[in-house]
Amino acid sequence: MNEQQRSMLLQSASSFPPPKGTKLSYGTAGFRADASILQSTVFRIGILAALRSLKTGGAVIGLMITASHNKVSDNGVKIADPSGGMITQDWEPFADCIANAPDPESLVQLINEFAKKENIPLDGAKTATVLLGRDTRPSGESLVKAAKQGICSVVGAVATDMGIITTPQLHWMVRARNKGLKASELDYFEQLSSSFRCLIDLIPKKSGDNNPIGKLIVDCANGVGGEKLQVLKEKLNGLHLEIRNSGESGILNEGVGADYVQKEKVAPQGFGPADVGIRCASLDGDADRLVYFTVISNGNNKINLVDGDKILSLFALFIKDQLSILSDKNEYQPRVGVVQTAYANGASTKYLNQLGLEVIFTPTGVKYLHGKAEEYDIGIYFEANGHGTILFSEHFLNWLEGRKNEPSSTTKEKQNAVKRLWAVSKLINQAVGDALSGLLLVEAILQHMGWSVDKWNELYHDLPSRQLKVKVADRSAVVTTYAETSVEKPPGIQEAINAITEKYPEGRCFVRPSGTEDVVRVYAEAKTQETADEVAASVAKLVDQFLGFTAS
Ligand SMILES: CC(=O)N[C@H]1[C@@H](OP(=O)(O)O)O[C@H](CO)[C@@H](O)[C@@H]1O
Ligand SMILES: [Mg+2]
Repeated sequence: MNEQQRSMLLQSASSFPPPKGTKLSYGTAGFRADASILQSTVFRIGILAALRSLKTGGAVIGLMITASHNKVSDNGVKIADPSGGMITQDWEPFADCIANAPDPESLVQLINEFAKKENIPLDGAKTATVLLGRDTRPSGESLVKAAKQGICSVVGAVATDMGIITTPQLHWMVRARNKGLKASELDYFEQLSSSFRCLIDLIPKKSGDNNPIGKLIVDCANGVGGEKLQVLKEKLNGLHLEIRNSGESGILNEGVGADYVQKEKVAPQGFGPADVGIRCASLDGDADRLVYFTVISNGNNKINLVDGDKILSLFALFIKDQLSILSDKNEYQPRVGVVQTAYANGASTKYLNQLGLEVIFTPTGVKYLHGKAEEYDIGIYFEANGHGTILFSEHFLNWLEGRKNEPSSTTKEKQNAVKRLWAVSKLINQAVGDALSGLLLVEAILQHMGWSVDKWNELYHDLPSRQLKVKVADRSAVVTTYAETSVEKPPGIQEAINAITEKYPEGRCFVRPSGTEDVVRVYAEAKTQETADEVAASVAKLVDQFLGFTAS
């Protein structure tokens, strides 16, 4: 590190002292905490983003300021790698170290050591580019400033502020920029709307109604998704859409949004008896999660939830159908992989297996699911909470392109299947799960099938489930294994969980420390809602006994 670089870092770091008495760590999806203590972390992650760009030969890196579905007073920061995916996990320990460095000198020392180890040129001869985005949180503006100061204290680094955008839009832009593709926000909307239109135009014509499934009402969590969906709506006339909770009056994520709807299984604010039977959807605060639901009549705000597992099942079914139209005995058979976590409802896994699909499990967090899905020609991944996408390999897309240009001897049906798969690969975000592109794909498939939301929901029946959170003294005391389905530490707790679960027909239960909140999560499934609730409550009590503040 030359002297100019060193003094720039020392000087800017002195304006960002780390919060006292708090240890921050790069969790399931970046750093998250009360926004008031994040200035220093975001500044330092700005530096990291610039270093990452230098390391990757000047590729564009993304830095997103968001705390997704968490409360409005929280905020967070995460990094997108050149591919548009989450930053490589190898760099997470460095992120933890610099976030917690006690003073400018130790920060600069850590950076210097890391740069040496990673061969990162810190002589100012190379350029680095970081794209910045933020959600609608009021704290976002000043945190973006902190990020910019971090980025700009690396010689040769440039920050480009994309303003208020969804998390998936930022990831999409990073990927597109690095592939030399059109990468503006307008390009994003154009790509989504044109590929959606393409899928609609390819629906086999039946007589009568061209949109048999009626309107969709979308709860936008009072977040960034509202404004963006409005732009899409104006570009699409084939979609009857009503947008609610777009943030004019309500509070971000408060009683609204995909996380609330999925976890509480109730209708979000602004929805009520007048909406009974209508197809509804919910986005989360930064629009990377999507769930559907219908309001139950006389149900006291209860809903029929159509969660990420069911979106996954719908996508898998559609892809499988299109592939089977194309399949020739002796020809290349693309490998399709379906990736879930332990939170996937057991009934969904059973259904996907019955479809003959290969189902793989990973730990919670998109960084794990995405990585697994990339191993397939077509990798479909979803968390039950509605975060997911479909990844298409270069190899598969090349094959598809070849088929697109095949002589007209193939049947019209086959040509259309090729065009549909091609359109899906353009519509669905290849960088990360994206509620807006996911919503358009769900809508296109439902119209294609001529299915109502109820028909879709009938694909299989969810096993009753319950999720609880337990506050404990130190959640890092819980260490899990086997894709988080079994607890290794503290000893004895897994046996006790098994003893409870075994008593209940179709009982399944696991606990794991959250990577985004200071809690241990408990998930339970059983044959009836009452028994699922019972298992969850008993195991939550157990967690408290082993690890709670009262535990000895
Ligand atoms: C049970 C659950 O919904 N967990 C969520 C939540 O992670 P936790 O580590 O469970 O806090 O936030 C993650 C980031 O959004 C998301 O990937 C994950 O699925
Ligand atoms: Mg989110």
